[in-house]
Amino acid sequence: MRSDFQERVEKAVKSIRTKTQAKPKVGLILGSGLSGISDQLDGIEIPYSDIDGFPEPTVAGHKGILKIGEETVTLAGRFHFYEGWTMDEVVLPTALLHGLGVETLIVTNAAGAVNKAFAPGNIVLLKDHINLMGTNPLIGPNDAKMGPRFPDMTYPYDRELRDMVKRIAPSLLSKPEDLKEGVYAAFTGPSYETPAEIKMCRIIGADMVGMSTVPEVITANRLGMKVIGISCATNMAAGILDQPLNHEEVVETGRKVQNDMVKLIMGIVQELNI
Ligand SMILES: O=P(O)(O)O[C@@H]1C[C@H](O)[C@@H](CO)O1
Ligand code: HPA
Repeated sequence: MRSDFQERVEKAVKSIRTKTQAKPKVGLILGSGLSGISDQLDGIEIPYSDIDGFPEPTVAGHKGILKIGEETVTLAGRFHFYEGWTMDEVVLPTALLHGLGVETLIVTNAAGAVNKAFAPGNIVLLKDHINLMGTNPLIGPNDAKMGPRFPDMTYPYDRELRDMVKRIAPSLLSKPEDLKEGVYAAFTGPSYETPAEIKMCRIIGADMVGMSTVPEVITANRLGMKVIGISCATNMAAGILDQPLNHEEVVETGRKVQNDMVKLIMGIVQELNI
């Protein structure tokens, strides 16, 4: 992180504060094809172009709108490392949520299923992750105000919150068996993985593979936020089926799963706000 990162976060928080004083405790970052989830949540919409220092997403399925209400603040659109953003930019939304007072981060993504027992359309609650991005958002000078130099990552996805999600999910999902639990491995992308890389992922214990989330979760842990991670399995990872992968399919499957994701997320938000 650059030494002016905190300043950048404060400027972004200030832009939001000119429009609302709401202090929701739950923040959401929405993955590819999942932007529509924010339509179901209350709040005012602020385009990223109105947030000081915020870039514009360049990837299809990422709208670039922040929606903030009394219960939730949602970022429909994330910044990926492969778009050419710096790691500071990749984790700026996470730090902004923290700056707005968020205590629990729900991070969602579209991802490929490495675990052959999973299927496209499954909703996968993350229990851990493997960072294969070859970098870390915390590299750089350490600002002690933002957290420790060496943050603990033993419980990256909060255990009690995972138990809560598993308790409420069966009554919320159209097919309760669609909920799985697993480990997410992150590459930088933007090329999808090769079949050999997916075989390696399976050997090292990954169930899902994607190109995001891990920098956000590292940053959230460092800032002391609790994290719930949810992947939408949009496709079987490379080489499992004898067919190529494409982003259109990813976005399309994400959209199909949105209804169930909305129900699950509304249920989680309700539990968190009790
Ligand atoms: O933002 P997420 O992680 O949901 O997006 C996934 C990873 C790539 O950005 C893209 C590949 O299809 O979807
Ligand atoms: O198979 C995948 N690999 C990496 N990222 C992804 N995002 C959706 N599907 C995938």
